[in-house]
Parts: sequence; structure tokens; C-alpha cells
Amino acid sequence: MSEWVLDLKGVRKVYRGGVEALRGVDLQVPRGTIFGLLGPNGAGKSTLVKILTTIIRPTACEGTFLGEAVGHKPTLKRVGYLPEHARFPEYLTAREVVHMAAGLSGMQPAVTRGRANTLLERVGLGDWQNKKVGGFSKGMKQRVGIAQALINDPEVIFLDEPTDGVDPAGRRDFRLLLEELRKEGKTVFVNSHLLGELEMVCDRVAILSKGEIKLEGALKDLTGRQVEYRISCGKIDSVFKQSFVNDGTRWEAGDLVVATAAAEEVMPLLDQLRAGGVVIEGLVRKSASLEDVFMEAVGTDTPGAAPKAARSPQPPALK
Ligand SMILES: Nc1ncnc2c1ncn2[C@@H]1O[C@H](COP(=O)(O)OP(=O)(O)OP(=O)(O)O)[C@@H](O)[C@H]1O
Repeated sequence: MSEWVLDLKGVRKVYRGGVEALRGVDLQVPRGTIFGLLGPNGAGKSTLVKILTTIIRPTACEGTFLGEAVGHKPTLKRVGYLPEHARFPEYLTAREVVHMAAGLSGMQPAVTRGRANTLLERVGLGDWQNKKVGGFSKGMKQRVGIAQALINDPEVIFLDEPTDGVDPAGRRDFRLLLEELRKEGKTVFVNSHLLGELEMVCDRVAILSKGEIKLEGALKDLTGRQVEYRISCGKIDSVFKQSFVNDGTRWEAGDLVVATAAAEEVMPLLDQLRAGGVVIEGLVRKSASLEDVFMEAVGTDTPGAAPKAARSPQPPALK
């Protein structure tokens, strides 16, 4: 079995009317990865997912998905999908929605029964499975959507904005579910504008902008490329303070910020501060956030210069 679930080369999509949504995307995704597909509005994320789920055809595409040529319909039996803003017939119960998805992927009802029950329990809807989804909140509908995406025990799962409308407890449950799926060796593509959420769950991310991959890699490598130490200082003489400022260090609200990943470079500064009678109140090592990485990768490509979700208060991007 190939180590790559997805091994794509030169994916292009030009919609009728001439919009070039994907401009030669190359992407390899290892099996068993929680993979974040990020990008500003209109970047081409949904277009890529629709190509992989055979909803639309690419203009050009080389490579494989689950070892088959992209567009090979039988591959879909091995795939689960939660579309963005998923809507289900309101007159169906949660259980019936899951059974409907099972039927669409050709599962036998006898197999579906037990599995639907387990999955609905797993997404926290055990007591709600016989209630009509028409009466469900947005977050509960999302939970049903996740359950139906998993009913065929897929190898690959696409989740488009899975925690949209889900409350904090539900988001935590979702993270735990992803952990379990990773342990089971599943590959999960998560598309979300909630970068803080993705940062907690993803192994790897790709940042797409204007139809091109701007950055791709292991999350810890991408965020670990920008590290700084912050030394919180007590009272300090202003002239002495200035003597610490150079290309790699600056002061920010009483903190001496040192732009380095090397702890050895910080220790002499601590010694100098202490020798000058300064009380060290704290020392923190900080990596860049995914949001910092995102903003650096897409810069002004974003239509509103910010991801869809409200940006959480963060210190400025590390330089
Ligand atoms: N059916 C279509 N016909 C023409 N253009 C389209 C079609 N679907 C998408 N596009 C265009 O293709 C580009 C990429 O759109 P896509 O929906 O893939 O982006 P996205 O990254 O998923 O955006 P969002 O985060 O807003 O959902 C956009 O310019 C969009 O307007």
C-alpha cells in the first residue's frame, strides 16, 4: 500500500467563464494524517475537494488518490464527506440520515444498524437518534453530518468547516474524535477558517491562495521556523534597557524579546540583566501561531485581509 493517500501533480481547474480556480497544484499527503487545507475565501479549497470527490472534473490532473486515477468513482466507497453547510431532509431522524448515507455507499442495512448506533453515540447524539433533524440546532446538525461521513468506515474523510456552529464542548469532542481517527490510521482533510482549532489537531497543513499552494508541511516545522524568547523584566534603568536593543532583540511592554531558537543566546542576556540588578519575572519560549504562518504566506491575497473567522487577539507576527 502506498504511503501516499494523495499524490497529485499539476491540478488545474478552469471554470466555464474562465475563472482559473486551481493553477497547477502539486500535493502529497501521507496516510494517517490529519491534514488542514487552508486558504482565504476563493483560494480554491472547495474546488480541490470537489475534484477529489468526483463532483467536478479537473481541467488537468496527474497523479493518484487512494492509489487510483482522480475521478475514479468506485474510490468514493472508501471516502467520507461532510460538505460545508450540509443540509439534510428535515423530516428524517438522525438515524435515518446516517442510514441514507450508508445506502448511498452501498452498505447492507444489517451492517449499518449497529454502526449507526455507535457513531451517533460517538458524536454525542445517542439520545437523539430517533428525533427529526429539522428540530436540531446547527451544532447538532453538524454532529449528524460527521456521523454520516463516517458510516462507511472510510479511509479518507473530508470535513469542510466541521465545527461551524458547534459549542466549545462539542469542539473538544471533535478534537478527541480526530485523535481516535488518527489512531485508526484514517486520513482526514479538514478545511476550516478557525486556525486556532486547526492548530490543535493538524499534523500537516497546506496553505492555498489564488489557486496555488503557497506553503505545505508539518505544522510543527512551519510554526517552529519562527521562535522567540520573551524575558519579562522588573524595574530597569532606561539607558541600561536601550543597551540590549539590536537586530535580534527588542523591548515590548516590559519584555525583552529575543528572536532566536537557540536558548544559549538567551542565557548571557539573562546574566547581564541580573548583573545590572534587574529582577527576571518570567521567561517564555514562543513559536509562531498558525495564524502568523498563514498571514505571512497569503499576506494581502486575502479578500478582507483576514480569515473568515474573527481573529483571536495575538501578538504581532514574528519577524
Ligand atoms: N461553479 C463555479 N463556476 C465559476 N467559478 C467558480 C465556481 N465555483 C467556484 N468558482 C470560483 O473559483 C474560485 C475558487 O473557489 P472555491 O469555492 O474553490 O474557493 P474556496 O477556497 O473554497 O473559498 P471559500 O473559503 O470562500 O469557501 C473562486 O474565484 C470562485 O468564485
